[in-house]
Amino acid sequence: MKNPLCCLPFLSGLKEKPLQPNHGSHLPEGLCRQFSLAEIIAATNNFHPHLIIGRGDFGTVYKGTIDDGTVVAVKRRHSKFGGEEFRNESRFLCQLRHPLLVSLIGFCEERNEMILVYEYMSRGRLSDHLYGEGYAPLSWKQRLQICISAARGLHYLHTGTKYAVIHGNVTTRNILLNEEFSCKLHYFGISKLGSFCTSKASRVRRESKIIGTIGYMAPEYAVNGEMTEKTDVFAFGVILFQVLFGRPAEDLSLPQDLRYILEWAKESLREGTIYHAMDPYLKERVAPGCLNKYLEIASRCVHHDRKERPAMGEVEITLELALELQDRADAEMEATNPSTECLYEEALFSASVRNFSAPDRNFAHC
Ligand SMILES: Nc1ncnc2c1ncn2[C@@H]1O[C@H](COP(=O)(O)OP(=O)(O)OP(=O)(O)O)[C@@H](O)[C@H]1O
Repeated sequence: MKNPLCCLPFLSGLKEKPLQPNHGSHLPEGLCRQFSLAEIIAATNNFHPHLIIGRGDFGTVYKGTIDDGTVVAVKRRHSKFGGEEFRNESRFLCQLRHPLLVSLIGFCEERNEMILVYEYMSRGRLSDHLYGEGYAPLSWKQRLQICISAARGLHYLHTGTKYAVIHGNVTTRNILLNEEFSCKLHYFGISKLGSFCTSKASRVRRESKIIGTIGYMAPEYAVNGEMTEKTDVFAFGVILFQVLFGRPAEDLSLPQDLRYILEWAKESLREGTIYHAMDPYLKERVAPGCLNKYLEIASRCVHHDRKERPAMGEVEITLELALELQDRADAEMEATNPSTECLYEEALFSASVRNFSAPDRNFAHC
């Protein structure tokens, strides 16, 4: 079966009757609002340049207003490419409803236009807050909360629907933040359906060329296109290091041996220089017990053998424990020194580095 999404519905909440195709649309009827182009033009003041939020690989995103004043993000495909990604995204998102996923409000396909309308996430991408210019640093607890929510969102995708959903492009660019700095998962352009949720782990092979983001690809995916829930876990492990180090997964400005974050992580764990690698803003602010737990789970997520990587549920629970350890240490510190900021001395860490995966540098730009 080339495209398993054709056999919708796959979500547990939906009634199991065959869905009829919507006239003029690739989406099943009744799952998603269909906007007319006139409505989109009205919402974006005719795609006014002042309303552009940003540009991605396949589309330009505008801030828009619909109906009774609801603010939305409107993504307009800006080239002849990306049609398959737009379709895949809308097929998945119109059936997935969860507080930790950016909601798809509707779509528009008219006169060669392909447009998706999303819930508006006012603070944009996590990547910008970690290493973009001009952003105030996120506190360690904010970072932990974001990681916990993102892990929970992925856990839902892997286990909460009738068929597992493999996100396939888990990156800091695809985690968006709202006004309260709560995060949601974004972008389902290359997602795949996995196996029936009660059966064993999914195994999907990408038949065409490998699509993904350099620096986040699990070795088995980069080598032979094998996608499982554990490829998402691997990418999430990369994110955990990014959150701690405050740097991109691939940084071309660095020397070759430090270009990929996992090489940097491995090196700094082996040499005991983790504090040197950390985002300078976080130095002394992370309690050693919390950091140890965090490094332990991050290291397990990027294990080269996918069977050794934890499931997202375990990742979520371990991160919650890390947050608890931080809270406890802060409370103890505050009790002894009520008037000063909680600052911690450097400690040694035991996180295993032996089984870190080789970075996907050999597959860069494939
Ligand atoms: N729902 C949304 N609410 C607010 N801003 C959004 C929303 N979706 C996207 N954006 C913003 O629009 C810009 C482009 O996002 P988009 O997802 O299209 O591309 P991207 O993040 O560059 O990734 P890619 O390279 O995968 O296309 C980003 O700055 C992003 O923060």
